[in-house]
Amino acid sequence: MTTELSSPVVADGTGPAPAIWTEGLTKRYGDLTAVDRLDLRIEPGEVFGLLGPNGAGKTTTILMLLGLSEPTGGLVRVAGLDPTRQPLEVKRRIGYVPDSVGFYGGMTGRWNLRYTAALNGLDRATAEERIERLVDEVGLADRADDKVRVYSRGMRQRLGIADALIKDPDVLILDEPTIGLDPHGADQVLGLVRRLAAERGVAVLLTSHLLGQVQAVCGRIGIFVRGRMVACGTVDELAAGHGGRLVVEVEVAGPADADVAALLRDVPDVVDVRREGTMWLVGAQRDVRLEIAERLREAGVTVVHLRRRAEELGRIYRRYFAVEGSDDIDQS
Ligand SMILES: Nc1ncnc2c1ncn2[C@@H]1O[C@H](COP(=O)(O)OP(=O)(O)OP(=O)(O)O)[C@@H](O)[C@H]1O
Repeated sequence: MTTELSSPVVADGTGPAPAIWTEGLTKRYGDLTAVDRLDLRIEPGEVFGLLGPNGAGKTTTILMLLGLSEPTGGLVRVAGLDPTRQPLEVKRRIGYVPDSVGFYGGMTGRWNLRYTAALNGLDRATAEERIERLVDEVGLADRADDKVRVYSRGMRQRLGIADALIKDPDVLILDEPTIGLDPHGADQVLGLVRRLAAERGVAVLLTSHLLGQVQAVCGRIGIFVRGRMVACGTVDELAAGHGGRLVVEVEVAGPADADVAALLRDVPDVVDVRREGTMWLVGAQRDVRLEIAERLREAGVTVVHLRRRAEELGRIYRRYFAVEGSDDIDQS
């Protein structure tokens, strides 16, 4: 593999390096291409979701980012560093949370964090200060002195995130972070991920096969099928990219003589308007909620419900998969 830097942002030092950057990243196992010419760029503070079914190549990608698997071809940089040549430095900059985090169950959460801090060479005062802040941040302040074996799966997962953050990384990688969690536990973990990215500027890469969760937390999404990223962008961009459209639900409470259909059709980029029970369903090429609200308000129409249909990523996903030929994915 070539090690020459071709990313101008990294090479000339004029701007902040992307948190994660790959170009043509490829991994082959014999005849099988597990990751096929992956181009990826994730900025600090971004939450990026890698979405794909079992065997798509998500874990292989993570292993290459972590410097645990050598690429067959292409380039990879994490925080401006080459994981193949600088694996130790890269590991210091990445917090990694595997799908099942191993802790010493007979020891407390706080003890486990101290252990990780010591492994990372943190001095005691820094470690204690960080642990105090982190247990609070992940919502475990009142349980940090309980033994980990009595923790729920969600608590373990949040302890895993605290554990990954001990070294104050630039990049956080989470492999299936909500697997096995109930909806409340999943919400807590995803809310935490969102906050970390927004408040600390950490770049987050998470893998998942849970569409709804990816949609809820990720600014951009990459759809991975058989080693190839077949699409990448915001939910809106993905919807538009395959000739798709967004659907906005609108419900109004009068006046009775208002021609709501005509008002809705008049909004730019609206493609079609139809009725479903008491609701209007507005198909559009982009998110037109704001314009709809304004247009209806100006016409004196009272809006009682205005929402984007939540399952749209599922439909987008199925469209990409109809092309690629697989639909082993969970809608939750
Ligand atoms: N060490 C290996 N040797 C040979 N083939 C491998 C190896 N590791 C992974 N593969 C293959 O590479 C492909 C991608 O696997 P990978 O584990 O990256 O997928 P994934 O998207 O993470 O799936 P999952 O959701 O099941 O973890 C699969 O076909 C897998 O069998």
